Amino acid sequence: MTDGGSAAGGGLPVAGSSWLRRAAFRLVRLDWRAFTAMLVLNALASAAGLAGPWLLGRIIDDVRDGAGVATVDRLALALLGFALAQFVLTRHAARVGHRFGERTLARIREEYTDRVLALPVGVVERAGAGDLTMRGTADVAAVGAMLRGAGPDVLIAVVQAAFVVGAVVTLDPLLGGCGVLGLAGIWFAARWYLRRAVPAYLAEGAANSQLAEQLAATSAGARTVEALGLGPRRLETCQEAIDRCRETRTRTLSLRSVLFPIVDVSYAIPVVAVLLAGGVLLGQGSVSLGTVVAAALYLRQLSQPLDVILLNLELLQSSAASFARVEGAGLAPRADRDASAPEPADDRLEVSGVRYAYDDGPDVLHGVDLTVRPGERLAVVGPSGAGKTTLGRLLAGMDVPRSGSVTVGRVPVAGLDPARLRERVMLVTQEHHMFLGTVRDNLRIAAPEATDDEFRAALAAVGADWMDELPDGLDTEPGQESERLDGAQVQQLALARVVLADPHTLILDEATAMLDPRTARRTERALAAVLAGRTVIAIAHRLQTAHDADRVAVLQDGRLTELGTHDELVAAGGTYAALWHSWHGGGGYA
Ligand SMILES: Nc1ncnc2c1ncn2[C@@H]1O[C@H](COP(=O)(O)OP(=O)(O)OP(=O)(O)O)[C@@H](O)[C@H]1O
Repeated sequence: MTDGGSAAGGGLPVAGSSWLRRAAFRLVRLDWRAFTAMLVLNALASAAGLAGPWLLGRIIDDVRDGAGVATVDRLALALLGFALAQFVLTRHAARVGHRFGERTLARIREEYTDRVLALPVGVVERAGAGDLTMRGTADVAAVGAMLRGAGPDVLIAVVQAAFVVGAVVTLDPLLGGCGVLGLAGIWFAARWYLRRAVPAYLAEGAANSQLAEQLAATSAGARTVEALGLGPRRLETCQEAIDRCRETRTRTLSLRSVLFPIVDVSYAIPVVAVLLAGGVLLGQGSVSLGTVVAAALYLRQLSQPLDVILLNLELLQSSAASFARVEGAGLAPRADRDASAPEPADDRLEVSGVRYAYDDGPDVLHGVDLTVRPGERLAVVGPSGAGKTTLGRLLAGMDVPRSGSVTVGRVPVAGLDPARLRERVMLVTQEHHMFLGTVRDNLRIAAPEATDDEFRAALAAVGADWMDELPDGLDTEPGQESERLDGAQVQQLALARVVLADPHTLILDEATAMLDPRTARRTERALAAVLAGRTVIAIAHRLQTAHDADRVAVLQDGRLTELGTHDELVAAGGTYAALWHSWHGGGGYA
């Protein structure tokens, strides 16, 4: 793990130790009153706990010096009083601690959600639903478990241990020194464990995410897997992910199986050291029996907070790894959307000197310049892999160019906040999505303020006449089994969203190319209604689209090689003309 953070492949980064420290301090600062109260109450509870062994030592020494029952009763009563005070203070400290934990967890959850929502679409796509979900659920839950339990418990234990060590050293520095030296074994065992545990738990978290990713991808693409007979391959991949989970889990378990036996044996060492040294000092008459007993009891008492610390080390380690993954979302590049960005001057889309590369890969666009005139229909054609879809995503503000600019009315499209961008430019693809919720919820995404009448008008505009047959109208939840919508209906719903958002420019990634003919016909009718009166940039997989367009842009190997009307390009006799002739002659077009 680096200091700032690290990312694996296209995945989200993982925060480094310095980032985590800063994040933890920031969270504590935000609720510093509760945090301080927790510390003070725990310190008081620990101080009350120290009275027990000291009073017992006093009882022994006083009885040896011939004190009567009354003295013992008085000391025993004091012992009970301190035990009660410790109980009350500990409970109160735990309550304050839990409240602090819950509030902090809520902050972490909210920040994670905000950060994920601020990620550029491209980053979200490449990170994968499995990783994002895992971080937002299992990882946040692990951090929550730490804040609710392990965190406060360890904090209390550290305060207690510090007080106990302080007390034993104050009681008799020589005896205290022997006891502290006896703790060295635990110290070395804990260091050995911690060094190995952090990478081991990070590897375990990554393996769990990978497994979730594979399972999510397999279930999401179940039909494709079945149709193409990919079952055995998917099983093999999932099996590999499961094996990796098992390996990483075995590693963390084996680390614990070394740590705990060593620690159990090590607890006896400081007590034995104090008793041996105490025997010698007692013989010399430099300490009393009560002091030796009190020191031995203190060191015995030390095993309790140390146990809490060590037992929770695993949880602390795994939750630190989880926290690093949750915080990692803050290290990913943000979609620099700015609500205060200037209003675009007009509807002109301008692509200027655009270069783009996916992650750390080579450039797939090499300096593209293009101006789209308001109201025109521009078809973008070119061989498979030429960069058409990439250009479409840049025009829609879904990705940001590596260099150069994509602007609408002289304002970078990717800088506009989603609500304003949606009013200007929208991308329509074949991937349509049905969100959980009612038909109204699905439409409201595009126009939060629209009325039911406007929703119905938008559905009517795209020919969604099936709407009238839905049992609860706009309140129907199409996700339910009985109300499942077919591909064309979901596509119509997506197009109704476009009507509601009413953008001046549509980028069409050949929305009907891969649909079955019946669905395509219905969708095309709906699409025609949506396209009317707008600027349209069609990423054309069929040359008929190019033929019908006002202008055609030819993209080859990430470069714009030809631009003009269909007739001009055919007359020019270049690549487009060759494509056109071969398609027209029945040769087809990718
Ligand atoms: N998510 C991605 N990660 C990495 N490389 C990508 C990604 N998407 C596309 N590419 C690469 O970028 C280049 C341009 O791809 P793009 O999909 O934009 O081409 P295209 O012209 O739309 O192709 P097609 O007609 O097949 O859809 C190709 O070399 C492709 O392999």
